[in-house]
Amino acid sequence: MTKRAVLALADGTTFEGRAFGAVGETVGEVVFNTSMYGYQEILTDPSYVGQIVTMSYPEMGNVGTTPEDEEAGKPHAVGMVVRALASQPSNWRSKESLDAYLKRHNVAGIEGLDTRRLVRHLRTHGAQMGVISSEGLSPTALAERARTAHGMEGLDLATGVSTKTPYTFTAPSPDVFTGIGEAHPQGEPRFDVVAYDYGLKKSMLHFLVDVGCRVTVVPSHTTADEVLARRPHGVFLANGPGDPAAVKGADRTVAALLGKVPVFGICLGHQIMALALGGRTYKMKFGHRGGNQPVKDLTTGKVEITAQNHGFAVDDASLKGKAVVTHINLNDGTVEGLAVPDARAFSVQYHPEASPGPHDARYLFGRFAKLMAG
Ligand SMILES: NC(=O)CC[C@H](N)C(=O)O
Repeated sequence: MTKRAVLALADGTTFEGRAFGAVGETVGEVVFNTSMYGYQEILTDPSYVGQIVTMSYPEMGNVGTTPEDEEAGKPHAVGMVVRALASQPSNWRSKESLDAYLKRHNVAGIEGLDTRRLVRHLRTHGAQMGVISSEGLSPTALAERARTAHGMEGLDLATGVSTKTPYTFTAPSPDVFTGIGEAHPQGEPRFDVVAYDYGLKKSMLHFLVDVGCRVTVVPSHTTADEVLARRPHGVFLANGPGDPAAVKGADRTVAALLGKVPVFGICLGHQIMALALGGRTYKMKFGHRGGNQPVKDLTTGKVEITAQNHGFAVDDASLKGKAVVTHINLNDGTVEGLAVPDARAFSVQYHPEASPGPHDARYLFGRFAKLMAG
């Protein structure tokens, strides 16, 4: 029997729908993603720790789930909001329905509400804390719970999801049709790369391997000296959840690496690189999440359609004299990429590994390899 569920926002707005996934209650920042597909990659991206994801595309769950599509072992989003949940998944790769998958991982979902109204509300009033509950509490009581919940600002969530011990990764990106590694890398890896894990997506590692890297993934608190002692050809700064300015010591560590070794940062890694350079980050009104964000490369004039997932951004003015802004978002003019050519360092706010999303920006992994080749 379907159970009634409520989504209550911190500003008092409430929505009624049906529970799916885990029955119970969950608190998180309510955000929206405009991707039409790739819900499993989205849910398992550790950057969603502490967030309830609303999918703006109306039908979800139609291709089920498979362990192959996980970006990090399990769902990291704490809740999911869907207009219509497919009752019967249909795909040859599917091992489990979305409903059963979220139940097994204890993630609460709500479906059957007007997600168009919710997305417009978040765009107008901003992403905010919210509660999904199927435990019968009144919408007003739930809204009060959302209002008093701690928001994203000031939260170091990266340290909690980072690996506890270093490990080496050498698997090329899999061919989804066979599950077998594509023949991308030829022969022995050419570069030893140390990757800081702030909440790493697996596909970033695959794409580094594809351009000839042997990757050693290290915990977020690893010191610059420990990293340099490994004599890497380059250092990679991964994505991750929470407020970049709250990740303990990360800015000082990265500052100590810049200029000594080529550095490539993505998303949280990009934000931390900006902080290391003396720049500033800020919380956006509702962020960028989806697979259709237009980004202009200011060096070539080319426009890429990019995958994104972030709620903080780098303040353009704070980078003056410290770094070159190389990419901007064509929707709102925000910083999407920066470079410090003398230090052989660059970073992007968007996701060249996509997963899910367009692969326009995949060449950036090759650009990193080129930098390391000298
Ligand atoms: N995907 C990411 O790395 C997200 C970075 C950061 N947590 C933000 O929301 O802006």
